[in-house]
Amino acid sequence: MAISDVQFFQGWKQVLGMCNLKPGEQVTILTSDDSNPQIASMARLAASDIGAVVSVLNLAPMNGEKAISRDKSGYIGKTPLEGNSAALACLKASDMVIDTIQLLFSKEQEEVLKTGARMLLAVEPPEVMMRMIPTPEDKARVLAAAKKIGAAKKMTVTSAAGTDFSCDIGQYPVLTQYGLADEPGRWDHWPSCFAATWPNEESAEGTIVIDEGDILLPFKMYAREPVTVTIEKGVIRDIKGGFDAEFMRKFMESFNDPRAYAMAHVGWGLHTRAHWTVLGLYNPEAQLGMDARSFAGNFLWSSGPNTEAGGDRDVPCHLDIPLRNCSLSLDGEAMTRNGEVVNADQR
Ligand SMILES: O=c1ccc(O)c[nH]1
Repeated sequence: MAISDVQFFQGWKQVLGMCNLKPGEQVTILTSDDSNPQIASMARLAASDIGAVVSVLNLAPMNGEKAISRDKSGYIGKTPLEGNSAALACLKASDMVIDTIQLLFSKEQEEVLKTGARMLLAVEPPEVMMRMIPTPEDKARVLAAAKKIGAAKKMTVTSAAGTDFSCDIGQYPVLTQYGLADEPGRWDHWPSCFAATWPNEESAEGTIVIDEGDILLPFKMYAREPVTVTIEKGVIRDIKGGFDAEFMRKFMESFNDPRAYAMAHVGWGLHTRAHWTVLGLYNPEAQLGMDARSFAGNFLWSSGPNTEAGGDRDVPCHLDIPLRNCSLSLDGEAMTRNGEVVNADQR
């Protein structure tokens, strides 16, 4: 069901307030033809009501002739900012960018953030955004998890289904997502709530079993039978199973880019108002799947790009694969056990 303009306007006021938006700050709302109009309009009204100086920048859609998926995360990193110096200048001159097109994993996003601009991605359905409206408690849970990741040297993940994965960590920054772009230079995505990092290059090793019911994004599919993924020296070497495994292989092969098989961010979900079931209740194209990426206790692993972590792997193929019932540890200390968050300060 939809959300009324009044509710969503108030939600935006609340979230922009938590993003420390102040009167007089320069805000640019980045839109394209496939932006959600209610997101763009309520964000604009709320930012204006706070007293920000608001611009709307509309860019033509792109990648339509390249991507085989309409999902915004189905072909990433190539954005209408490429070669558009005027638009890039506008975003760089902004104190805050509200992104309704998804610049995530583009080099332009990193360029804009380096100016100190804050950026908030907003592409989920408004009712999903409101159900998972960020709270200070979400932020506290994520920062508690991030502190553990930042202090650790090794991540290990196991499961009864057969996952037996490990990687060294510390080479890349910690990815914190709690839905608020509340500090200069910070990017976030409303709604989300998880902590992650990237494996040290060539350190990810082992087997990840995608069990029945685990989620394959951007396919928006629940696996119907186990998929066994073999990882050696940070790269996916083998994907075995039935239909789901073949679908994964064929999708990744279609990009014809060996970098698609690199391991990307690994971490766990911490959202207490996100649900594993939501993916099955929506038309696949109607959402990005942030419930799936964020539900508390998942092991969210991914493949492909590392530009968000300061790397140069800007491959457009990116899979996010949240698993249930895994046990994730950092230097031997349990963070999740059989899909449940262990530490009280992360619950
Ligand atoms: O919000 C997001 C969305 C996709 C992703 O890979 C990371 N964070």
